[in-house]
Amino acid sequence: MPARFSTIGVVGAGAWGTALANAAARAGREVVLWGRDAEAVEAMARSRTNPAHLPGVRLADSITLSASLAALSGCDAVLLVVPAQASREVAHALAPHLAAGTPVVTCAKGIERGTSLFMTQVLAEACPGATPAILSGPSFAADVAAGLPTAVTLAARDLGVAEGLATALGSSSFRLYHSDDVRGVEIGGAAKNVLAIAAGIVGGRQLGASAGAALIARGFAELMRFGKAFGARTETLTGLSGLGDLILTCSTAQSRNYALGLSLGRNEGLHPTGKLAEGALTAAVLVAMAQARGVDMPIARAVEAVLAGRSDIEQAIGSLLARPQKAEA
Ligand SMILES: NC(=O)C1=CN([C@@H]2O[C@H](COP(=O)(O)OP(=O)(O)OC[C@H]3O[C@@H](n4cnc5c(N)ncnc54)[C@H](O)[C@@H]3O)[C@@H](O)[C@H]2O)C=CC1
Ligand SMILES: O=C(CO)COP(=O)(O)O
Repeated sequence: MPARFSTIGVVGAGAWGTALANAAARAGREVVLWGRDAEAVEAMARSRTNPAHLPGVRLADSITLSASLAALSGCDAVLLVVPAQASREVAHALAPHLAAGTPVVTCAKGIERGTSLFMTQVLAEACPGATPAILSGPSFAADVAAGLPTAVTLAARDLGVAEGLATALGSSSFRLYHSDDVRGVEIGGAAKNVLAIAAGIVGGRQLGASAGAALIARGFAELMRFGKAFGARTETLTGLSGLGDLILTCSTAQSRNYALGLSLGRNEGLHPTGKLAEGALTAAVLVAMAQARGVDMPIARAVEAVLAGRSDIEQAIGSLLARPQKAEA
């Protein structure tokens, strides 16, 4: 039986878009990879590499490159892989090129500033004819591109759509679990990036492995409280896209969010790599949404205060350690 989604569009030729394009090609799909910079796209098509975002990885032969969104018009499903804050603009430009009902899978991890909307809500507004879905979980682009074993969650409101997409994109090395808890999946990815900055600060201050583990556990308690307040299911928050991604991103400087925290913890400043760190862009909106619903998120609040320059690292750590003792749960 032919795959239900045989041609996959990937919108965004950064690290994650390029890795996902290769993963879809590995799964046997025809792939159209779109990038906004025509010159860079042309160079990628010639060299079959993406040296700016994913050096050392060869693009699969079944990937066609284009800088025109019209090239996506024949796609059975599209992965939207641009930063969270650019997703509305790009989804809006994409909308006229898609057949009604085409699944658009957001792969960004964040919450839109200004509107406080989760990524599939942004999609529903900007691309109203599409079927929104989300892909998220513990998966560094470099690992996926190298074919190392990874597992993520793909959620859509219609479980059959999620399952079909997971089947179309998955392979033995890139395993996709399907879900209909869209909200749970998008909350995990957005919140863990903010908490990973705190984990990086703990690392940069050399507070020890015990403190690092405590930070992950107490950060997870915050992620759970926030998720439940916004309608996520517990089993999603404890799964790949919640706890799984929190552990990954809080554990290694390979994470750009952790690396940002590391730099802050070492007093080396806010822009260590010049690379995208979504947590820095999500922190304020996450904290504001938590406050509006009465959800206590002291670690996320401390990160936000440091990023906004209202607190230095010592004050932030001091305020967390000075919190009154309380029951764990
Ligand atoms: N790199 C990774 O390992 C993973 C990244 N993600 C998520 O994927 C999203 C994208 O991240 P990366 O690809 O890593 O970032 P990146 O910085 O490598 O690439 C971002 C791409 O988006 C493009 N872009 C930025 N603004 C744009 C706009 N206004 N219009 C059109 N294109 C625009 C850039 O030109 C670039 O090609 C983020 O939300 C990130 O959290 C999720 C899982 C893994
Ligand atoms: O989301 C990721 C891994 O799952 C990538 O993390 P960073 O954006 O912190 O590099």
